Formats: sequence, structure tokens, C-alpha cells
Amino acid sequence: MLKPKIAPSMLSCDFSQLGEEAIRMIDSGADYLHMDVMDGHFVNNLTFGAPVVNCLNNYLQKNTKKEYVLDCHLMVSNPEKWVEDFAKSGATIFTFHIEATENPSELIEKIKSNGMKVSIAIKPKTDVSIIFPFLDKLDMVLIMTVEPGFGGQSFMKDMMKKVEILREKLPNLDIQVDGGLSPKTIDFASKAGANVIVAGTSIFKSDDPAETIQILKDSVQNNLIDKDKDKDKK
Ligand SMILES: O=C(CO)[C@H](O)[C@H](O)COP(=O)(O)O
Repeated sequence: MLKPKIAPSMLSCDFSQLGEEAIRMIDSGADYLHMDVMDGHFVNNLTFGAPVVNCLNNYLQKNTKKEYVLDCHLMVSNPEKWVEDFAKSGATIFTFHIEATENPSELIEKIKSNGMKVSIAIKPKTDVSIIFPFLDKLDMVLIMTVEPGFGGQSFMKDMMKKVEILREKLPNLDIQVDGGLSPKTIDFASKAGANVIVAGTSIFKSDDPAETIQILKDSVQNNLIDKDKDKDKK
């Protein structure tokens, strides 16, 4: 049974307060903490690696009793190099870019054998069919709705075709969208069939992050219910 999952992008938080910002998101109803790992090579920006995820994990273990998911999106070249480090850091999900590796099958196995969930991301210009051979091995797929690298960009509505194609093929797959998601754009994504929503600017800049998270969640939930009704009619 698919569930809506909202993943605040920690890229938009105050990094000097990373632990407290993560707890603020968990207490506001976040399902995942989305960790944007950038290497200044695959994308034109530099953020953090496994040591920071490890520190955050240690902090959360000491400072919250609530469950949390560290959803790590690696926008890096040679993602295979970092699998063990992220596994040790406490990462729950390891998402790599199909454009960044020559051997996706081997990498999927490596991620799984290191005890993490596995997901593949595709950039806006990449055709969705490139991931078809791997779908049955994945826990999630990430459709980028902006060019990866920076928060605060505009949502690319034309990416919704990819989401529709995937949802049609796999009714129970977690489909994540990332970039420009907000209460204004969420309905496009949820109607297309996305159920895992990454949002940075719209949540962190909101006066009431809990309310914004709830608006995003409700939109996904309502569309999941509609899709179930459509299935029953067929
Ligand atoms: O992956 C990303 C950038 O590469 C970010 O997660 C994404 O852009 C979210 O930020 P915003 O909601 O501000 O667009």
C-alpha cells in the first residue's frame, strides 16, 4: 500500500544548526530527511559527505525518540566509491544518478548488500526508459524536477510525463520528485502519481513548516485515494 512521504531537503536548512533543524522537521511531520550530497563535479555545487550524515545520525539518536529516515541523494560522480561510508554513517536510502555510473546493476547489489535501500535518480534531460531494466530491483525512483545542483529553482511540469509512465508500469513503486515542489505545484506531481515529495525552500521558508508538510501530504493522499477508486471502477 503506497503512502505519502514528505522529505524536507536539508539543503535549505541552517547548516550551523543541522541537528536541531532535522528535529524541527521530524517534529513537524517529516517522513524522510532528504540529504543532498554534491561533489562539485557531477553538479556545480559542493555540500557534504558521509561524515556529516554520520554526525547527524549520532545527534538524532541522542536527541529524539521518534523514528527518522536518512534519505541520501548522491549527486556525485563514481557513487560506488561511497557506498560503505554512507552505510556506516546510518544512511537509510542511497540514491545514485544513472548518469553517474557505468554499472548500475553492480551498484544496486552493492548498496543492498551494505544494508541500505536503493533508488535511482534521473536528471531532467534523461529519458525515463533508461531505468526500466532496473525497476524490479529498486525501492524507489527519483525523478528530478529541476536540474540538480541548487535549491530554489522552478518546478519543471513537463517531467510529470515520466512520473505517469512509471506509475502506470508500477502501481506500488515509491516515486520521488525533487525540485520546486510547494503547495502551488504539488497537485501536478501528486496527480501524475508521485508519492514521495522532496521540498526544501517551500518548507524551510514557510512560517509554519508543519502546515506546509500537511498540505503536501494531503495532496498526495487525496490523489492516492482517487487512483484506488479508478482501479476499482476498471
Ligand atoms: O536536489 C536538490 C537540488 O539538486 C534539492 O533537493 C531540490 O532542489 C529541493 O529544493 P527546492 O525545494 O528548494 O527546489
